[in-house]
Amino acid sequence: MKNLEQEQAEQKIKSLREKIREHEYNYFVLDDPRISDAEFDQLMQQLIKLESEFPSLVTSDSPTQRVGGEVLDEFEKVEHSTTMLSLDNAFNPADLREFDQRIQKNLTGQTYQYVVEHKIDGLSAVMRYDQGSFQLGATRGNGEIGEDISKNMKTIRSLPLKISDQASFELRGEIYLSKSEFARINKARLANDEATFANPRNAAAGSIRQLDSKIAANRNLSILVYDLISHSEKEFKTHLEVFAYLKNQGFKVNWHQSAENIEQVIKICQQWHEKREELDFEIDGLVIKLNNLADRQKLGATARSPRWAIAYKFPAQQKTTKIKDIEISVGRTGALTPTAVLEPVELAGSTVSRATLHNEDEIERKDIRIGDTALVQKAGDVIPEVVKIIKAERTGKEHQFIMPEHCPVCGSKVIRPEDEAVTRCTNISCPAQRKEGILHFVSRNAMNIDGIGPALVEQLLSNNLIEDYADLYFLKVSHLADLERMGQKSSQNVITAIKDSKDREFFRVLYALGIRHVGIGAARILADNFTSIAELESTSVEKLVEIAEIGPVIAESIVGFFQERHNQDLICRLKQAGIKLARKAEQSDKFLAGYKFVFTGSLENFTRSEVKDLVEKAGGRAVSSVSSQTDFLVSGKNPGSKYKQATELGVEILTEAEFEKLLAKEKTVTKK
Ligand SMILES: NC(=O)c1ccc[n+]([C@@H]2O[C@H](COP(=O)([O-])OP(=O)(O)OC[C@H]3O[C@@H](n4cnc5c(N)ncnc54)[C@H](O)[C@@H]3O)[C@@H](O)[C@H]2O)c1
Ligand SMILES: [Zn+2]
Repeated sequence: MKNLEQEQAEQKIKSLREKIREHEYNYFVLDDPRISDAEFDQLMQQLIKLESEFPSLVTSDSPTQRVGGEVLDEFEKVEHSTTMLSLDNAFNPADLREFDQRIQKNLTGQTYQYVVEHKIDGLSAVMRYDQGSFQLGATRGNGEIGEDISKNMKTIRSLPLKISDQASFELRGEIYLSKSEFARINKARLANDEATFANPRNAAAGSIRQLDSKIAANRNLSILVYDLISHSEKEFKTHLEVFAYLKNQGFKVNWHQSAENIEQVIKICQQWHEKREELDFEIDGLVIKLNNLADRQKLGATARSPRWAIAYKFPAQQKTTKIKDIEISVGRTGALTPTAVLEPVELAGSTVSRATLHNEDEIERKDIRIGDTALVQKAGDVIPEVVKIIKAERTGKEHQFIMPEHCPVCGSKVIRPEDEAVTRCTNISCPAQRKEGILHFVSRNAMNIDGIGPALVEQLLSNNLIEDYADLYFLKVSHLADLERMGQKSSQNVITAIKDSKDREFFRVLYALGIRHVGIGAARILADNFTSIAELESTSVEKLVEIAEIGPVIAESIVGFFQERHNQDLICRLKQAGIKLARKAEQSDKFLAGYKFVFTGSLENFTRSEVKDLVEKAGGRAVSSVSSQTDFLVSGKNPGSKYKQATELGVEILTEAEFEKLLAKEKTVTKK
């Protein structure tokens, strides 16, 4: 029995190792992964678990016993003075607590402190300095031997080439690409019919290993440093001291925060789940390190990773899955949007079974076929999308998608204007468009009418109870109660919800109308600049584009909307129904009314969406750029260029603490 188990384990271990080695090659050598990092980590965890159950099967060449990666022949080889290791992973608070238990056991009776840092999704590099100048830069390679990338590293503007310290020392950091550079590079590659990079890490690795350093220079790489390996003259006691020294020498140091215990660490990890979206670079987790350097010595390392540090990984945002079908949905503007129907996968904490494919061009550019295996991504609030197709997984059974010539809902002919990427249904009374328009009207950010979903809207339309959203306000309980699945009680609730929506804020009403290109942001701006629909109706394109945030496309769309007879009739009926089509008089608790806020840097206690809500609740506005109209700049840690602009324009600058006082009305405001 035991033997059989052992035999099965041996087989499984063998196949896992083969798979892992192949994926490591695709990832580290080709910079072209075929599975997501999360899926790779899972394979590794399976192997670790099996090997710990059957320790006799562990071999020194197992991927669990060494650092993944290889050295390319194209570069000079560099022998590392200290092995460059990988990091152990934690995926949840329990893993972190277990890590802490191990530390506690090793440092019996001692107190200790942690430092938490961003885990930047880039590639690690080691740098040597001597006599005040940059001497050498190298990749991690296989941990023992790396590649000399000094020439390319010199193109990184944030890396100082001259410093004041004349001693000889070695440090480590992460080379990475900002999100904006990553997007720019992938866009250019798509346009040139080149394969896109799956993530900023692969793009950074591909860029730093260019033989032509002009290419590397064009990629605008950055670097953040986080460790000192050796120093010929100085002795440091803690990691925090090291950071202070590196910062003082002009290095861009990684974000870090100290924590007294593991519960504090867990709290910091949870805060960054949400806040990660605000950074202009990708982090795939946080790294937790012991602060005391002598303690690190005491703990040492395994063949693969130090015992004094761990990487906490965020839930996966990317995974591979099958595209079962491509369906068309018709939106409220008549746009036909192709949507991939996926084999369901767990992504960023929810199950994803559909991904938008945007339009026909996108499908062609990415060469997406029905039956393909795809890397899909869901980041933050954005709709899931297909990052790339794994062409190596094709079997030949995949088939091309063809855009239909007729609207799948109403059967009318569809058109695709020559200079547009979008195909549209030509029927203005297409039921799909009407349905989507009504669903938009009742949605949370618009009129926020509870209890009206797709099924009910469909019933209302097909029973001729309504034709558009204005008709909702003329419905009676008796109309609804007769419908299938609608009792007296739920009908009453729906009617009450409709009635309650009559005094929504003006900007929500503007947004609800469904004017093309007017999203919630533009609606807020319009509501700030116009007091009523009547005023907006009589404005011109010229007047509208005078507003800084309104461009010609939005302006044309607004004016066009109000010229349409059908829309004039809609507004008329909304008015009859008693909807407030104007701004409300300012209320007294809106103590920040008229004040404009800009935020910069990272805040300790709030996310960006929280501060925006708080300011707006008090009647103020949070805007994205500094101008002479700005009243306050709230500056967190590591403020950006906005800080300088604000100083130049004489805008009042608040710290996070001062901002909190302002909200608590412990600090008074006076308009400039
Ligand atoms: N998708 C695939 O097919 C595939 C294949 C192989 C590896 N991978 C991925 O590559 C990674 C494994 O590589 P790894 O060995 O580099 O391990 P790792 O990414 O789990 O952790 C170690 C690395 O973290 C980086 N790092 C970032 N911020 C840091 C900080 N503040 N302090 C210290 N280090 C920091 C360093 O580059 C370091 O080498 C995993 O994320 C894995 O999922 C994916
Ligand atoms: Zn149609």
